[in-house]
Amino acid sequence: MKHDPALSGKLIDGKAIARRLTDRVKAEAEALRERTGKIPGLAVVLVGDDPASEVYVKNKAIQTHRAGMRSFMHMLPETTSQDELLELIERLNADPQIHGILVQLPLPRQIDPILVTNAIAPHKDVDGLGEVNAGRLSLGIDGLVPCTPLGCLMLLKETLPDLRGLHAVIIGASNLVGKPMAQLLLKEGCTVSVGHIDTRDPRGLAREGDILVVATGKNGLVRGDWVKPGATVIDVGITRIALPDGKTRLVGDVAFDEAAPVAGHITPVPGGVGPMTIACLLHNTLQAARAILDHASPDHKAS
Ligand SMILES: NC(=O)C1=CN([C@@H]2O[C@H](COP(=O)(O)OP(=O)(O)OC[C@H]3O[C@@H](n4cnc5c(N)ncnc54)[C@H](OP(=O)(O)O)[C@@H]3O)[C@@H](O)[C@H]2O)C=CC1
Ligand SMILES: Nc1nc(=O)c2c([nH]1)NC[C@@H]1CN(c3ccc(C(=O)N[C@@H](CCC(=O)O)C(=O)O)cc3)C=[N+]21
Ligand SMILES: [Mg+2]
Repeated sequence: MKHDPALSGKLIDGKAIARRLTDRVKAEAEALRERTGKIPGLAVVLVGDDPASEVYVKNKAIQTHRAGMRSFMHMLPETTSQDELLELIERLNADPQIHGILVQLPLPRQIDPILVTNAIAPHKDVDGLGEVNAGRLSLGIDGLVPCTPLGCLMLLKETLPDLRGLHAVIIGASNLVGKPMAQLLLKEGCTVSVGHIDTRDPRGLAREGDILVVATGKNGLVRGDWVKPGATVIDVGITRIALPDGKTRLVGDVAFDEAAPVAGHITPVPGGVGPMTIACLLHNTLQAARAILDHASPDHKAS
């Protein structure tokens, strides 16, 4: 169905758009290296084994290398204590080779995700989840913007000539995706609605969206009759499902075969939001490295 020629004009090609962004980041990372002699470094921390996080880790390592950056992986056991994780973050905050730090979510239940994301130095918080960057986003001040919503916004801007005045409906209200997505679309002039688990009529709400962004982690939640005809649909969900032949496949939160004929434009899974998240992470790591290396101020001097 995804390769149906009737749908090909509707598909938003996240993979191609991400490749263009990554190529720009690579060129700028090279220029930074010529100016400063330093290579942007990204530290990624994964505690335990969330399946969506494993997909992210694998693709991130490949793309980080492609963009001419260094990646430092820290894989910790499921039983890691909060104090152990906080100690690691302190070391990464102090390490001059590291310009960006990302802690993969969700974390095991013994660890408070807010405490952990707030422990990352704000100028290294490339996922933009700490209170400083989240606060800046909500106040409309420049800062590090969460990678997935930033990538979704780039896809929307590539697809639609003008976002102003459109009704954007977001299903899912997490700190990682739904809430920062709402802030970004509000800043773009959309009228924004956010649905979540307690929303009484999520289908009725979704059907009002000129833009529909779905980030719930419930595969196939959004059926064809949840989509306003002609709407632009952005599917953030990533679930790995087992097939009868023993292989696995990635699926989103939108029932693609039903939604695609109704939508004006739609992202596939895979090949939609996922590659954009990674490209935006590299973009944010470059921004963070530049802020540290180009205009090092006493509180975040590199070495
Ligand atoms: N492609 C990519 O780059 C990325 C993909 N993901 C994927 O996106 C999905 C969402 O991630 P994340 O935001 O972290 O997940 P969370 O579990 O943190 O949040 C899910 C949100 O969806 C809401 N929700 C859950 N079920 C329903 C429902 N039936 N109807 C309406 N709302 C519902 C929850 O409501 P409530 O708040 O009330 O519980 C919550 O707000 C996951 O599949 C994740 O793997 C995440 C990040 C990046
Ligand atoms: N702090 C934090 N930030 C995140 O952004 C974050 C996280 N934690 N935890 C896990 C989720 C999941 N996530 C993905 C990113 C890219 C792909 C990705 O590359 N997807 C490819 C997969 C291609 C393939 O391998 O088949 C695609 O959709 O085309 C998937 C999933 C980021 N997340
Ligand atoms: Mg939840």
